Amino acid sequence: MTILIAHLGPPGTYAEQAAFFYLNWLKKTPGVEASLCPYPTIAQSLQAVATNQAQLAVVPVENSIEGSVSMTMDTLWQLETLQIQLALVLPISHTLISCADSLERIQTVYSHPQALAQCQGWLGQFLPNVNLIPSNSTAEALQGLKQEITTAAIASSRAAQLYNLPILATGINDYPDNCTRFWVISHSQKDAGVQISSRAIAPTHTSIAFSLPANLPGALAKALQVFAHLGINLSRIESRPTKRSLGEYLFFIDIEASATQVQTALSELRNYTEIIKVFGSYSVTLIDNF
Ligand SMILES: O=C(O)C(=O)C[C@]1(C(=O)O)C=C[C@@H](O)C=C1
Repeated sequence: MTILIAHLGPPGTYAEQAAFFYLNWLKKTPGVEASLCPYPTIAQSLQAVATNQAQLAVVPVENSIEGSVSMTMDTLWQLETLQIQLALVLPISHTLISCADSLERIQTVYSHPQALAQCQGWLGQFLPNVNLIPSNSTAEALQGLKQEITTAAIASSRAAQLYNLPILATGINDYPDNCTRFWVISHSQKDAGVQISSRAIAPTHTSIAFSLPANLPGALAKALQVFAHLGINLSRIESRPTKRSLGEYLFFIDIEASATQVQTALSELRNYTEIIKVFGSYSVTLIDNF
C-alpha cells in the first residue's frame, strides 16, 4: 500500500518541505511506499486523514515568532479521530520573490498571513507603502508573479527554484532563528505500520486540550495545579475560543512527561475539566538537512 501524506499545497510550501522530510524517513522502512498529496488549506489536509483519503497529514502548529496556527488547533478539536505521531521542527528562512528588477517597483506583496507576520519588521523598513495581501500558502502566493511585474511574494528559496522565479532579497524574517513546528497526524485507530515507524523513538511530549466545567474564579488554576503538584513541565499553553459564547475558552497544553506521569495527570485532570481531548504522545525531530 502507498501511504498518502496530505499537506498544505501547492508544491513549494514549507508544509510540503516538512512532509517531504517525513516521506523520505518513511521510505527507509523496507516495503513502505509513500507519496505527497497537496490540499488548498490546513483544515482540508486534516479532513483528508479523518475521511481516509490520506493516511497522514503534516500540518504547521506553532511558529517561534508568530505563535500558534489557529486553523490546526481548531480543526484538531473539531475532528475526533486524529492522533499526533511525531513533531518536526523546520527552520524557516523567507525570501522575497519577484520579477521586478528593484524593490522600488513593488506595489503588492502576497503571502500566507504567518509569513507576512514573520517579516513585518523587514516589510516596514524596506517596503513601507506596499499592499500586503494574504494567500492560502506561501507557494500559492507565487501564482501570477510572472504576469504582474509590480508584485512580489514571500516564500522559501526552494519554492523560487521550483517555479523558476527570481529572488530579490533573502533572509527577510525579522528573527534569524525563525522556525515552525509541524505535527505528523494519523487516524487514531489505523495504520499500525505508520505508527510503528514513528514510535520507534520514545515519546517525550503529549498534547491535550480541555474545556472547563464553568467560567468561575480558579477554574483554570485548579486544572493547572494538577501538573504543578506532579512536578510536570508544560512546554506550551494556548487558549482558543470555544465558539459557544464570548469569553469561553479551550486550553491547548503540551506536557513534557513520561507515559505513566501523563496517565496520572489525565485521570486527576478529569476532576477539574468538562471535555478533555488527548491528541497523542510523540517525540520531536529537528529537520536540519534542507
Ligand atoms: O504557507 C506555507 O508555506 C506553509 O507551509 C504554512 C506556514 C504556517 O502556517 O505557519 C508554515 C510555515 C511558515 O511558518 C509559514 C507558513
